[in-house]
Formats: sequence, C-alpha cells, structure tokens
Amino acid sequence: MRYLYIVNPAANGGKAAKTPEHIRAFYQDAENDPNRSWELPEYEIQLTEAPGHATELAQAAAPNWDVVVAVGGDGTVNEVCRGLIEAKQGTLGVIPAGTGNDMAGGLNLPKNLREALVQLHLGHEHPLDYGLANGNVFMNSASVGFDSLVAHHTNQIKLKVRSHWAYVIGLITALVSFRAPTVQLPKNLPERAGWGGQKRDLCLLAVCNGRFYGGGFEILPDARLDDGQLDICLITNISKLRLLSLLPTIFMHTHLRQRRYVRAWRGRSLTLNMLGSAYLCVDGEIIPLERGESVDFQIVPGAIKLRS
Ligand SMILES: Nc1ncnc2c1ncn2[C@@H]1O[C@H](COP(=O)(O)OP(=O)(O)OP(=O)(O)O)[C@@H](O)[C@H]1O
Repeated sequence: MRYLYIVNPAANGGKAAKTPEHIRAFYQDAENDPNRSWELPEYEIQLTEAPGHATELAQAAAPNWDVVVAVGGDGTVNEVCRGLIEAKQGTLGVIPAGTGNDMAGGLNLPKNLREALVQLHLGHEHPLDYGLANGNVFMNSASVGFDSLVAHHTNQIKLKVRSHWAYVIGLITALVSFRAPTVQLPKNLPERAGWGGQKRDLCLLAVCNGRFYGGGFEILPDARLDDGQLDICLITNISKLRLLSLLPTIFMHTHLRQRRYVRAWRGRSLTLNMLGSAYLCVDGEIIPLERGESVDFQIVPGAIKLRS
C-alpha cells in the first residue's frame, strides 16, 4: 500500500504543523513493534501552502497513491475530497487535526492521532456520500442563517485578532447585526417538515451529511455519511434571544422537540428561494447569497471511497 498524507499546517490554529513529525515517529515505532498486525506502507507527507492547495495536491495524487489522507479539519477534508472528485478516482483517509473535526466525529474516528493512524491501517474501504450546495461540494454540512453570519464575522475578525477572542467578537457582532432572512419554502416538503409552501424567517438551516456541525453540535443525531440522504434541520420565526437559549439544548438532544420553531427531516434534495440576503457556509467556507437567489442542496450517494 502507498499512502500520501496531505497536511494543512494552518489547521487547529497552526497546531497541525506538528503532525508530520508525529506521523514519522508513529512509523518509526511501528517498524520496531513486534505486535504490529498491519503491513508498513510506503508513505510521503506533503504540506499545503495556501487555501485550495490540498485540492490540487489530492487531484495530482489520486492516480498514484492508494490512499490520499487529509490531515486537518473539515476544510482540509473538503479540499482533498474535491481533488478526488475532480480526478474521478482515489481513496480518502482522514486524520483529524483541525479545530472542530465535525466530519471525523460523524465517522467515529479516534481523536488521538496514533489511534486514528492505527484505525486507518487496519481499515477497509467504505462508500461515502457527499453533498452539493449550489454546486459546491460539502462532505459534512452546509448551512444558512445565524451560524453562517457568525462564521463570516469571525473570519473577518481573525484577520486582525489571532486568538479565541475572534470567535467571541464574531458572535457578538453577528448577534447585533443578524436579521433573519425570509425564505420561500418548497411546496413538496415531507409531512414531517410541515411548513411546505410557506414563507418563513430563517434563523438557521443545517443541511448535514454528518451528524455533527459547528464544532461539536450534534444537531442531527441520526445523520449518517453513507445513507444516501441529507438530514435537514430548520429553525424559523424565533427571536435571537430564544435562538441563543435553544443552542445549548442541542447538547441534550432536546432541540428537535421544539416543533413550534424547529423541524427536522431527511431527503435527497432541497431548494429554497431567498427573499432576503444571507450567507451560505459550506464545510466552513462562506459564500454570500443575494436576495432573490435560490439555494439548492443535493446528495451524491456513495461517490467517495473512504478507508477507515
Ligand atoms: N498552508 C495554509 N495556510 C493557510 N491556510 C491554509 C493552508 N492550507 C489550508 N488552509 C486553509 O485552512 C483553513 C482551515 O482548515 P481546516 O478547516 O482544515 O482547519 P480548522 O478550521 O482548524 O478545523 P475545523 O474546520 O474542523 O474546525 C481551510 O479553509 C484551508 O483552506
């Protein structure tokens, strides 16, 4: 077997830059381990140099390596997958080394680097789905609403403030400036979703392939990355204060009971018409949505090969 590791040294606030030395140390120890139950592969480590670089590296690597391993967070996994999709071949591996690692959480991958590496070597190939949001690939989640505005402000502030204060200031700025955009929902929503054909003020829409989102919120506990379906959670017509008080209930899995404001369902696609502007967040990347634009989500079943 031949493994190429693509490491994003900027992931987890720059802490992922240390992972290459940990990976090399893992293989050195494995070489001398008499109890090792897997074959040592040939391997190479490449570092990304800028956003988007992981896609180029993965696309070039796909025909030449048995497994292309994304070492980073959700953004890095997304970029590597885009490279494999472009190349129309290749097998993905994931070593969580980002901040939130939501997709890795949905795959139940070990958080510990050495344990994740062992699982990778003992693993088998599984098909995974990916999603498209207005044509943009997402492996874990796409969202519109309050959370995307927080992410947008935080990204801007991070350019000037390089600490956790960026998140705090981002949250406060979003709280002050957030106006829930009105959306026109499609008529053909499943019965479970209700609200079909209605205009609602959208506070938060999470369209998920994995079950975690936003850095550890298990917003759709039944979502599976290989079930050929999108899991969707929509929160509408709720004040900012009530939205904030609802967020902690996600940790207790009681948020889905608040049917006055919250609906969850499963489907292969969803199209909304935006009657106000908003931001779309696709695996952490922010894309503006203009008033009058529609936003379209689709699932592409079983199109990524994962070794795990
Ligand atoms: N060499 C680099 N320098 C700066 N940024 C990079 C580099 N390589 C990749 N990036 C960008 O780093 C961003 C963050 O990466 P990633 O999402 O993997 O980590 P994270 O934000 O710490 O984790 P998570 O998304 O799981 O919370 C991505 O948008 C990616 O495009």
